[in-house]
Order: sequence, then C-alpha cells, then structure tokens
Amino acid sequence: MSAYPGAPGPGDVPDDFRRWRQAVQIGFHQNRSNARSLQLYYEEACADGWTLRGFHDSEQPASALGADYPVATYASLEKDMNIGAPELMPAHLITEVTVRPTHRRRGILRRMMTDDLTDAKERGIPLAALTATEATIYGRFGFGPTTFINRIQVKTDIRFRLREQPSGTIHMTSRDQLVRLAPKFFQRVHERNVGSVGRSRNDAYMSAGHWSYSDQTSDETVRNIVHMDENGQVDGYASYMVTDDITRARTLTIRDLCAANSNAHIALFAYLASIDLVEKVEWDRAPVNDPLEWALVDRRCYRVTERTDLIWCRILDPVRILSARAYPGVDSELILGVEDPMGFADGVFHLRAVDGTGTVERTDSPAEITMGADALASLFLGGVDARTLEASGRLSGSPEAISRAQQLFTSLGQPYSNTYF
Ligand SMILES: CC(=O)SCCNC(=O)CCNC(=O)[C@H](O)C(C)(C)COP(=O)(O)OP(=O)(O)OC[C@H]1O[C@@H](n2cnc3c(N)ncnc32)[C@H](O)[C@@H]1OP(=O)(O)O
Repeated sequence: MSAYPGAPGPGDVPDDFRRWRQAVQIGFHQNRSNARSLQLYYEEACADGWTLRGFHDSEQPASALGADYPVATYASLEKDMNIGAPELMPAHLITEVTVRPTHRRRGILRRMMTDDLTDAKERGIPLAALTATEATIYGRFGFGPTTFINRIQVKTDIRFRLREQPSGTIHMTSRDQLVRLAPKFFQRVHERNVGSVGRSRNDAYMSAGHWSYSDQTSDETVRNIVHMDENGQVDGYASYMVTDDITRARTLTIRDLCAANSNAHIALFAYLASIDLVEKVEWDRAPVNDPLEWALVDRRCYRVTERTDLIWCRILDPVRILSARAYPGVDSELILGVEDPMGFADGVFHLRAVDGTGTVERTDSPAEITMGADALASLFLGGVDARTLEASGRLSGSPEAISRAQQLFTSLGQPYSNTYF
C-alpha cells in the first residue's frame, strides 16, 4: 500500500479523481455522481485547492475493484475560522475521510491523519477542523467538539405568535440570484460570528437547490427568500422545501438560513411559519441560543428534538490560538497544562488577559489546570465550560483555577457555525 499526496488541477475531470470520488461514495454509501455533479465537485476541489490523499492496495485480487481505485480517501483544504480574534484564523479543514470496509481497523486513517496534521503544522497552520460522522473517531487525534447546534421543530399553527413583529420585508428570489448573493453575504456573517467556519463555493449551490451532496442531483422543490432591512439592504436569506408525504406531512424543512442580525433571523422564520399548508418548520442547524425561542409568545411551539456537535477543532499551535482570541471584560491569568499524545499542543502555557487581550508563552512553571488536547479544543471558544469539563473528569485543577478558566473561556458567548463540510 502507498500513500499519495496530490492536488487536482483545472480542466476535465481526470480519471484518478473520478475513481477517488467513487471511493468516497462507497465509504459514505452515496449515489454515484452524474457527469454534472462530478464536474461541480471537481471544480470546487480545484477552486479550494484540495489536497487529496488516498491509499492503494496493489495486492487486490483481479476480481476486486481495481487497484487503481483507492481503498481509503482523505482531503484537506485551507479556509478560515472566526475564533473571536481581530482577524479570521487560518484553519486546515479535513473532509471525505473514508476507509473501505474491507480495509478498516488496520491503521490507515491513523497514518493519513498523522501525515496530514504534521504537514499542516509544518506549514504553520494553527488549527485543524472537521465535521464528524461519529463522535468516537477523532478524540484520539486531539479533536474535540467546539460548536454545537440544535435540531428544532417549530409548530406553526395558531399558537405561533411573536411578542413583537420584526421590521423589514421578505422577497422570493431565484436560485441563480441566491448563488450569486449567498457567498458574499455569508462572508459578512462569518466575520461577525465567533465559531463560524468559512464556506466553499458549492455551499451556495447546495443552499439554492442546484446540487445535493447526498444524492448528487438538483432539488426542484427548493425555494429561496431574502430579507431586506428598512433601507432595502439584504440582511438575511433562507432556502427551504416543503415535504408533503404521509410520514412528514406538511413539514417545511430549512436547507440554509443565514442572517446578519436577530431581527432578520426572526423575520425569516416568521415568514416560513406563515406559509399556507405548512404545520411545522424543521431546521437541523439552529443556534443553541436561538433568539426565536424567546421571541415567541408561546415558547412551547419551539421544540429541540436533538442537540449535537458540528465543528470539531484540533489545536496545532496553542500559543497562537490562545493569544489571538479576545477575552472581553476579563483581566486574569492562568497556567494551562495540555497533554497531547501526538505532540502538537503538548506543554504548559501561561495565559495573561489584560483589557480583553491575551498574551501566551510557554512556561516551566507547574500547571494550574490540566487537560488533554481534545478537551482544550472544546474549551478554547467556550462551547463547554471548565466546570463541566472538570465534573466529567476531563480537566483537573483547584476550584479557584477552574473558576478563572471558566471566566476566561466563556467570555465570548456560545460559539456557532452553520457550515457543514
Ligand atoms: C471528517 C470526515 O470525513 S468524518 C467521516 C468519517 N468516515 C466515515 O464515517 C465513513 C465510514 N467509516 C470509515 O470509513 C472508517 O471506519 C474510518 C475512516 C472511520 C476509520 O478508518 P480506519 O482505517 O478503520 O481507522 P484506523 O484503523 O486508523 O483506526 C485508528 C483508531 O481509531 C479507532 N476507530 C476507527 N474508527 C472508529 C470508529 N468508527 N469508532 C470508534 N473507534 C474507531 C480504531 O479502533 C483505532 O483505535 P486505536 O488507535 O486506539 O487502535
């Protein structure tokens, strides 16, 4: 078996890329691509400069899927993440990780992950991130869940009433207009929302209904709307479809919703709730602190049906990450010990926050709190608080030091991202 790092170039889809893509689809139990969706996918990989990794097994028998089909796939690309710093932070995104069922549990993922993270660290990228199919896979590689989302169901019958009507107007828009508008608009929101991860070009195609990641086709039932503020400026958009079968009768499902402020967020939702022939609205990426719930007269119309993680981070450079994020309203200091079997974030770090700005240096002093690299990844943006980590046995330290950690790391509020990759 051999590993090959490489990056696709522009032009017609090369055969080895097509085979790599098919291997991904085997791993995720997906439909095969049609020509158009493969082309879109390939263009995205080129536009975002993906690095592809794969494993080939040259000892496959003739009857097996040819040796030119990789038995494992892995892609990485560089985007950015909002970690509450003045600038967006470069982030190494990992996606399309699969190992063929016939080759699982032989250490192939471990090898690809070790090579890739080592490479990212050598190139000076301070943070890696992914979205995980299972919560048991990535902790061992120093990843921890950093942002969380709620799957919600909102009853839109007569009980759905807002305490105050939001301002602005809603307009339907075409797919092509949404594809043009969404990336620029998302970028505005991304720059303001702590926890947000940068998107790829195809996210707009998916939002608008031009392409679906899972079945590789366009979805003709998707509708798109924008919200305009009182000055006629777009400050939010949503795409949605109504599923109308026996089991999910008259459910409106939000495909994407992105708003620059809470007024637009609530206004978009209120519009969706007002659509005739719809009994409930579902969304699988609602923020944990959703203002909509508290804007309702009857907040029991709003039901969280599942809480889950979305973005998993892996800190590669703790000094850069912990000194870049802001600590608003906190003047404090803390000596943190991080245990990292992969070595990237291992050590003891002295964090000082003065007037909301952090400085960090490595130190030989004893740590006041200690945790694994995976726990640090969950703590550093305040997605989970230090006391909860301590209570669950994931962090240790004196109550006084833990209380300082609590104050420092929760000072940015709950991080949120609605980017899936
Ligand atoms: C970012 C993303 O793309 S998320 C998508 C992840 N991919 C999928 O869910 C597709 C289906 N699953 C797979 O393709 C494979 O099972 C993978 C990629 C999850 C794992 O690949 P493998 O090559 O089998 O993993 P590998 O043998 O390197 O295992 C490394 C370690 O992780 C453990 N491990 C691997 N997969 C899992 C899992 N699903 N659950 C729990 N532990 C796991 C192994 O036991 C091993 O543990 P150890 O180091 O303590 O011995």
